[in-house]
Amino acid sequence: MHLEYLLSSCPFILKVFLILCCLFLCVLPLGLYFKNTSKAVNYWIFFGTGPSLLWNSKRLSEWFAEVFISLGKGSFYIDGPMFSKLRYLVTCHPQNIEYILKTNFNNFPKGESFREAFDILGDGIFNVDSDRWRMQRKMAHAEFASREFKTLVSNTSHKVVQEQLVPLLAHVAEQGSSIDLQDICSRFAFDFNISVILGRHENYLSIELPSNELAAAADDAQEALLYRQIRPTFFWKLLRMCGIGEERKLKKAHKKVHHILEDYISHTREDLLAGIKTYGLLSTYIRALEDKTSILFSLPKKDTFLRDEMLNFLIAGRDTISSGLSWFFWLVSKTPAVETKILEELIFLSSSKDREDETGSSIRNWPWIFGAEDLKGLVYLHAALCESLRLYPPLPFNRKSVVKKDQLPDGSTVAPGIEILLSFYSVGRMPWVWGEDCLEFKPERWIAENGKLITEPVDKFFPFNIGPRTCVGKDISFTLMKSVVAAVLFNFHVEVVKGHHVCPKPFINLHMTNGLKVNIKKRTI
Ligand code: HEM
Repeated sequence: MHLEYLLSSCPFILKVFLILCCLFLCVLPLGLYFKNTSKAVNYWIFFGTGPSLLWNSKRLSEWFAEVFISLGKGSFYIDGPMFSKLRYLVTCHPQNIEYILKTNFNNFPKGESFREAFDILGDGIFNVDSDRWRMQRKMAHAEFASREFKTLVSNTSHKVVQEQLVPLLAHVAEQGSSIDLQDICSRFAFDFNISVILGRHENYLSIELPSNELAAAADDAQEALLYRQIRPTFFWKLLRMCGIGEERKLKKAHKKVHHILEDYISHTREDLLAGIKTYGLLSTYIRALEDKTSILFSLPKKDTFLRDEMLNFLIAGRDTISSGLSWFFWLVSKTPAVETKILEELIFLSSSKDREDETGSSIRNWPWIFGAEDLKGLVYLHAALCESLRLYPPLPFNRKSVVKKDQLPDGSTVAPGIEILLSFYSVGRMPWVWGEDCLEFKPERWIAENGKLITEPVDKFFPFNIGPRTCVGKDISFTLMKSVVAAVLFNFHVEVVKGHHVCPKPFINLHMTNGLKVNIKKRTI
């Protein structure tokens, strides 16, 4: 009755309704055809995998792992709405990953859509392919592997731990208040990176927990970049064109980051000209760009390159380290047996360095800070860090494009236009890859019967990537994380605040949505 009234009183609405019905009936066969030809999971007629993708956009890592488990296989396709070009192959199949990252590396560059989505990275190492990437990689690899840089890393991590991290935690312990350990790890990684990359000292990790323009702008940019990953390209491009929403925030952050880095570059140049002693990657790169024998000498737009490359190093080193440490502390706090074993190893190491008083009893100063070199040989600590990275890889995905049509080892086919998402997060959670106990935090799986570390299983452990684009910061990451973990666990009890809910924040870096609220107490051993 109501509908009749509505239709008779609004003939225009009726007409629109009838036209829409006709359109729907005409397009329906096409929609059904797309549905039948698509191999995508959770395919909705007309909308592709879009609705499931949107529904799970805040928990993509976990959703992917669930889909792999429910399908019982290591790859699936995602299709965008009908007529859209959006198509992904998501895989956690170790042989596929090895094939893409190593065996047929040249067929799977980052590609133009990655470059477009991550335009803030400019021509930095993360964002380039082919010969340009090879040149930047050669330079970065040589620098990261140099003795000077490794010494700078060891000294700087010791200094930041001793002079900033431990005094701050001692202060929190004294106050008896709780603190967000994820924030502390992020501040630690920021100060460390600013020091070894830009050669400057920042005090972002200090009792006052100050704000920092560069750190805040980098956070804003990351947040906004996340939206670009989960929204259709046309949508974020439209927002960018109109200068609204997340895109507006990104533009502001982009400008700020560039401005601050350009300042750092000009100050370092001035210091070099004035003959002031400098350290860090920035000054090494400035010198290399002016050195006729260097591979970087022929590069055009030298300052733009410097800015982009330093930004890439900063982003590469900060969020990965802070994520790796935060998940590690959380896992250890939930697994007291692991904490006990780490402490036993540290006590053994420290007892070889104890001083003795006049009665012959050993004296151990508080706080006790271990040297980075001493920590290198610790088997259990290394195993626990690998185990934590297996379950919570700081970069949960890697994204690749396709140059030529190819078939992956598990039979999945990929062709130009499709994007591949390598789900490192899921690899660690597949029983058919890591065994039925794959969800358990078990450092023992990394230790052989003779007590030695099992050589890293390169065929199923990907947190640092594998192949030609393996992380150049892998060694320094272990140095850094061991220094922090040893100092924190040896000198403090870390206890997650009761009722604090920990869950992964979506995409790019695997942070915790609500941080990691902990209580800190002084520990004397
Ligand atoms: C736990 C810590 C870390 C993890 C898990 C990690 C992981 C990764 C991964 C997965 C990639 C490949 C990314 C891609 O291809 O898109 C990568 C690349 C890279 N990482 Fe790390 N990273 C860590 C720490 C660091 C640190 C501390 C630095 C240096 C300050 C660093 C520097 C780099 C660079 C420069 C690349 C680019 C390599 C290339 O494209 O050739 N990383 N890292």
